[in-house]
Amino acid sequence: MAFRRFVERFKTYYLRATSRHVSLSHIFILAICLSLVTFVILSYRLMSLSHPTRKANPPQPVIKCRLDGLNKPLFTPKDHHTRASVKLGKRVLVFVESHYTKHAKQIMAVLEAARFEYKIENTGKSLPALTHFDKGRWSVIVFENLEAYINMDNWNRGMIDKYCQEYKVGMIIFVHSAEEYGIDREKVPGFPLILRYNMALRDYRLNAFTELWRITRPGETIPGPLEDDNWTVFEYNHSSYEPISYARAAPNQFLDPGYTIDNSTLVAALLDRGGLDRIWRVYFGNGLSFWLHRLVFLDSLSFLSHGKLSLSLDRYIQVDVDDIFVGAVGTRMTPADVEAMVKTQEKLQRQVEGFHFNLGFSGYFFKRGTALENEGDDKILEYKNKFWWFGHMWRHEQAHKFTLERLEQSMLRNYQFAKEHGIPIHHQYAVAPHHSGVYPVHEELYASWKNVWDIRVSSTEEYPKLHPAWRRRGFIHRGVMVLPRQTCGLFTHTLYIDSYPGGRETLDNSIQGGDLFLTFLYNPINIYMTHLGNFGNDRLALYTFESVIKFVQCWTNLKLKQIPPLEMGIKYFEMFPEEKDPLWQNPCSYKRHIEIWSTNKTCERLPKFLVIGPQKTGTTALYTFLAMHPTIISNYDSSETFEEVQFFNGHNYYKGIDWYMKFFPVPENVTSEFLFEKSATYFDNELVPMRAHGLLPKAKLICILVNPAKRAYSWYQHMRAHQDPTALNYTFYEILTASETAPRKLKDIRNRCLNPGVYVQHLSHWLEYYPSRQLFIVDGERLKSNPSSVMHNIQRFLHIEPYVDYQKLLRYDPKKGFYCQVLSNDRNKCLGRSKGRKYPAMEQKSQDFLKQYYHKNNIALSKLLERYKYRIPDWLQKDLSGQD
Ligand SMILES: Nc1ncnc2c1ncn2[C@@H]1O[C@H](COP(=O)(O)OS(=O)(=O)O)[C@@H](OP(=O)(O)O)[C@H]1O
Repeated sequence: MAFRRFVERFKTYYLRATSRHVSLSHIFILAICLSLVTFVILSYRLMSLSHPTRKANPPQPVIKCRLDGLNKPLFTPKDHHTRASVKLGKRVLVFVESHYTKHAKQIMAVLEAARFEYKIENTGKSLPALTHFDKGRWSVIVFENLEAYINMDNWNRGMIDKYCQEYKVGMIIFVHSAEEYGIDREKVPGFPLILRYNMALRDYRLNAFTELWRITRPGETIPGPLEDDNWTVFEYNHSSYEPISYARAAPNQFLDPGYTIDNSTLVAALLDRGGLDRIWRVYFGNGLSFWLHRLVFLDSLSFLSHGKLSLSLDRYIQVDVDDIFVGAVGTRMTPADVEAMVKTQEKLQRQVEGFHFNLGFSGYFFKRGTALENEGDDKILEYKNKFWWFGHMWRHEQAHKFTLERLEQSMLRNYQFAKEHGIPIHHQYAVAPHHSGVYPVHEELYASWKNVWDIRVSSTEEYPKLHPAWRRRGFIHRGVMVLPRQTCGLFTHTLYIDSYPGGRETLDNSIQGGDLFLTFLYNPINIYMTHLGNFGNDRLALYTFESVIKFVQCWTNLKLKQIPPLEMGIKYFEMFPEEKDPLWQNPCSYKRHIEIWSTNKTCERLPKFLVIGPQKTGTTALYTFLAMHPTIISNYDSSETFEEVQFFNGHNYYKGIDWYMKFFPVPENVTSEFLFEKSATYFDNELVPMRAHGLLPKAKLICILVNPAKRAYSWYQHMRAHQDPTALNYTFYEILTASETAPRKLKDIRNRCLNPGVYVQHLSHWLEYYPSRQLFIVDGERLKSNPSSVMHNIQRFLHIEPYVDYQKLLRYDPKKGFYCQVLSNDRNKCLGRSKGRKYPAMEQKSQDFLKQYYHKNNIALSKLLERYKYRIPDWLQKDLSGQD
């Protein structure tokens, strides 16, 4: 109708226009009409371009596996444990030429992805300690490059070899082709081994009969040429050597034209069974770019470490469909797509024990597609009991944009939708639409999850960061176990294989040994994210998971299974208990995090500098003096710990950064105003440097050092003043000299009294995280005797304006015996009675004990300070020269 009316109007205007009685307004209306028609035609063209017509036959998996149907390993996967592992630490020592070479990075990436602890050492430098008491610290030694091992300084090489022999520790050595043109064959000095360089290889297969195989399932051949043409192959004539893999030569750019290719079997990975010098070695004739070598590398680590570095064979899998019912019209699922999904699920259930697609729904979008897509929605509900479900927000809203009340309303609405349609929702699992609110944490999301759905498990790609994917980890916050979540390469816009970014080959490569395959390999728990559109259209999710699961089962002995999310969460943190504690990072250090962090929150509400302690060194005086500066703003007082927030050291850390930020005002002028806090217990707490650096990597730090003996005594007096029963019951000397057999409370108080004063240890720890230019050290004795000079230096360190002359603000108060704030000509404001206490002088025997106790540490401290070009405090100079 509307169209007909439009044509009639157009006719009239056209006739008028051609009858020459045309007004300007008529021409104007005609122009608008023409533009409208053009716009409609163009939009239609564009829409049809962005939604290619559905194909009758979506792509089918193409993985070919010779061992297809044989759902068990050819050989029982080896458990490499032996008695030798008892004496070994669970760590890898890696020798590299530089941290930045491609090969070094690949080795580190695999070790990190597999969560193996490692240490990187540059060859040519001194060796790290190899043993700790009677234990070997390293369970495998890796050389990025054979040359580095062969040319190692004789003494170091001797030490390493001896270590490997004594502790039965194996080596993994990568052999790279010689770069100089012309060298194509070389003998390895000292070994009956010849290297042939710059080979191109084809038809790669593994030797099924070595003892190496645990994860790797030998039996298949990779047909055709491999990617690189700079492989090294091994030739040998000794029974100690055993091939790990076989290949044939392929044509190579380095060969002269006309050269006939040798058709013999070549060996590109080799096991030395220790028959020559009692050292077991695995040689790789290339780096780790070749996907299969990553499997072989993992199995070599397991084998050579006597099972110390073995990954479990169990892989728990969950495929989330993140947005059921949410999808643009024309891209949603039809009934046929739902049928296909159910069929694939049934197929996968035969390969993956307990497999179910896990559907996250937003009820608002139910039946908002074409007629056929709406039937698809009905079909999903018809099969609702075949799937697992989890609830989203009603309208798929981004959590970080909403208040608690709005989030609860939205979730409740979706909850009711589930009830109305009988959707089973008992898994206590949720993910947040658009990744929002899980990390960086939006506390309101966690609270509403708890209140509405009683959520206990979630997953995110964003912790600690999206990239690199192999560094993603989990954490627990407010009782919700947040697990790392993996990407399978399918996004809301990847609907058709032909338009897959990079083409079909990219997806297939990811499945066949690339990123997706490796994600299965490294992670014992895999939660994948997919979208509604990946199950409609070309059904790329079905294609991808059918293919990758087949590929994984073809090449590995991994056992794939699925368990309910809650069980999976518990399992995850049983495997990785060290991940339970979150490490809060600065949301503003990472663009993606800023985008999913509430616009009401700002990193400007975080301190620019911290006074870190230690306790009883004058931190309150410094805090008070700093707060007198017009552009320095201290935190608000805490109800529990007065002026100290104590966020990074204790249970407060688990309250999250929203809690921390509430202690600071939003600065009126971000550039000129400096927020800060002081918590004297930060200095000697082991976790604080890492945590502080995580959240405040650019912050400046101020610490105060006084003679550690005086500090210990002041602390003891402080404990007595606070009526600590142990401090009241024992003399200072008794506490200092408490032996290991003393009552626990006495030992505790002894440690708390003495440990903070081992300054060198704590400072080194801080300097592992922060560069020394960010740390300022105050001489605590100067702070007492000449505070205005200290404040002068601190202002310079902070680069703060305006400059304040503290000589005018502070005055010595003879009654207090300390400098105090000037209030008027005759009135000062001093710190309270608990600061600058009066107590008897320390007994000589305690002084002697402490002098002796701290002597070595103080020497080390002065060396550390010199190394970092800090001024040596007066008290330390005196102490070391014996004057104190
Ligand atoms: N201006 C001024 N006024 C008062 N006290 C001063 C001042 N400057 C430094 N000091 C010394 O500070 C010691 C208390 O240290 P802290 O404030 O770091 O103690 S606490 O850790 O916060 O409890 C306190 O220790 P005690 O003398 O043992 O009480 C003082 O020696």
